[in-house]
Amino acid sequence: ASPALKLPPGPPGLPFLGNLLQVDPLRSYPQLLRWAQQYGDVFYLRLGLQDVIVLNTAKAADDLLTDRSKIYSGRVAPHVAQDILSDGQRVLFMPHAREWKIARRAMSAAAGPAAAKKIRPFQDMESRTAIYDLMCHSAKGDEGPRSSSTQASPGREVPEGHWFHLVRRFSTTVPMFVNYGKRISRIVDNPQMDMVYDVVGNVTRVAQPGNYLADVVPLLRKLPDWMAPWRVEARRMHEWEMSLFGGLLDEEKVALSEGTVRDTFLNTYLRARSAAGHAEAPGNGLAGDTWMRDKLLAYTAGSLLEAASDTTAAAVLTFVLALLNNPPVLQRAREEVDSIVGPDRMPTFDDEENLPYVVACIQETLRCHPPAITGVPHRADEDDEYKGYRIPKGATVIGNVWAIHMNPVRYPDPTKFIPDRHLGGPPLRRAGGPDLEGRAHYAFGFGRRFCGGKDVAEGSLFILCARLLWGVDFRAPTDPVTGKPRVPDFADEDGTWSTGFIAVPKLFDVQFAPRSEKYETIIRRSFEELQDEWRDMGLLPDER
Ligand code: HEM
Repeated sequence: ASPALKLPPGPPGLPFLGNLLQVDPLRSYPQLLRWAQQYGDVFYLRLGLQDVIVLNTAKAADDLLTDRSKIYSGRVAPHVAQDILSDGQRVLFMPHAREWKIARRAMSAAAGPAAAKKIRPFQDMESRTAIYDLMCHSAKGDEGPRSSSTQASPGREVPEGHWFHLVRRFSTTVPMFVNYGKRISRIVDNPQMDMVYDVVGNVTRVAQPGNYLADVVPLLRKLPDWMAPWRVEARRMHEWEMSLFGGLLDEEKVALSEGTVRDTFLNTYLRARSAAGHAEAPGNGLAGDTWMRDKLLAYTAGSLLEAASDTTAAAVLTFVLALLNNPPVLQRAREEVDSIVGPDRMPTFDDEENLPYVVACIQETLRCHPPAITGVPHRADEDDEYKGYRIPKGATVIGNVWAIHMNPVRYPDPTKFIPDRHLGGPPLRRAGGPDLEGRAHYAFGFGRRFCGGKDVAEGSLFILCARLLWGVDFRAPTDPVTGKPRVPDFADEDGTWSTGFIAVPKLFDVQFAPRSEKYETIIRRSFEELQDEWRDMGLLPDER
């Protein structure tokens, strides 16, 4: 692009700081939406020294992030979070280069569309545990006052007694199995699972723009350690992360040395790497330009674990919140399940194609309040031109998912939860995939960086949500003062939604109960039978 071209329009900023003070780094999407409404397809921001290009329509995002993915698939890595905390090995922040391609290929083999089909039996089993847990939750008196008075530790903002914790267990046990061939069998006392959420919370905080001066002033990176306490601190956090990711890799190596052969990410990878002559490959980056060394491998599995956990949990919680906010939708979804499945058996994956309204409710959940609500920003690796404007090399490029989803042309009445909008079109209309035409939503991102586990995520969401609708009644507790159900308002961004990288509803209480004795019997019996199935698979049975 010619340097004579103008940058896209955008809000005027201050000298040096640019627009820094106009964007709340903890909740940027409302402001990014307002600017999208003002400036249209594309606008420009400067955050300190960083150029930022924001793409606000599906067309603009597709044009650049997908059609020109060759140059729009990098990341602007936050220095402290990637170079120090992650020792350069976190896949989500990696530049569009060789290491990322190798890591990404391995993740696709473990969690891509073909692998997702093989994971379904496990998701089926785990969802039986999860609906049993949810069904029993209120009966044990764990909701309401007790859960809100249970204090969570600073990193554990979800108390163990709360139903959010049950959803987290389900969301995290799936990638645990995919990666390491193990499961989370308890609903309390899961230090490893809690640590996954602590690690996600911590890296999100460290990566937050504005938290470290060294992210924006490269000169500071040259300071010696004694003048750079942030570096010392971030290195310590790296060791802490490695106690999880590296510890899990070590466990897998021990299992392998004892003869355990299983079709899971690390086990398969280590065997193949060994066969290629790299049985031992300590250190960072690649061995022989093709194989991930230990630390990159530990972080790649770890990246998958963290990319899968909070996002899937957020989607399930959002689904419940959306349906409680829209009782007629809940009723219709239930009627669909009742008419197709009936009361004598649980829904299965085979029912999916006959439950279009349930699927549409899930799609609409991801549209109406996507977990990664501002997406994950890409980077322009070359100078480029779009619509006569200059896109500078090195710019952060944001596919403004929230603005795309709130666009009234693409989605009439965009703030309303209307699953019907996903019905009736060609089948693609319902797919959240990377195809350009007729995508239901952009919750899984763009182009070559598109979510590496979309099919696994959709599998988890379908089987849990369908079974919940089928057998478990869920309702908001009655407010003793007003006598009305106490449901957080879906549209109240500050009141209802947490801040940060993943938009999760703040804690809210729900009463769960079996829909009838018949459902209770089926769910209970299924849970009891499951225990032998876990043992047959060599996995830990549920401890309750
Ligand atoms: C509802 C659940 C999920 C949502 C909303 C979601 C969303 C996303 C988004 C927005 C991105 C970034 C895309 C971009 O840069 O344009 C992403 C990346 C990724 N996701 Fe997901 N995801 C979900 C579940 C999962 C699951 C279950 C897995 C694995 C089993 C997974 C694995 C990944 C990986 C590995 C990446 C990194 C891609 C890269 O940087 O190259 N995700 N996801």
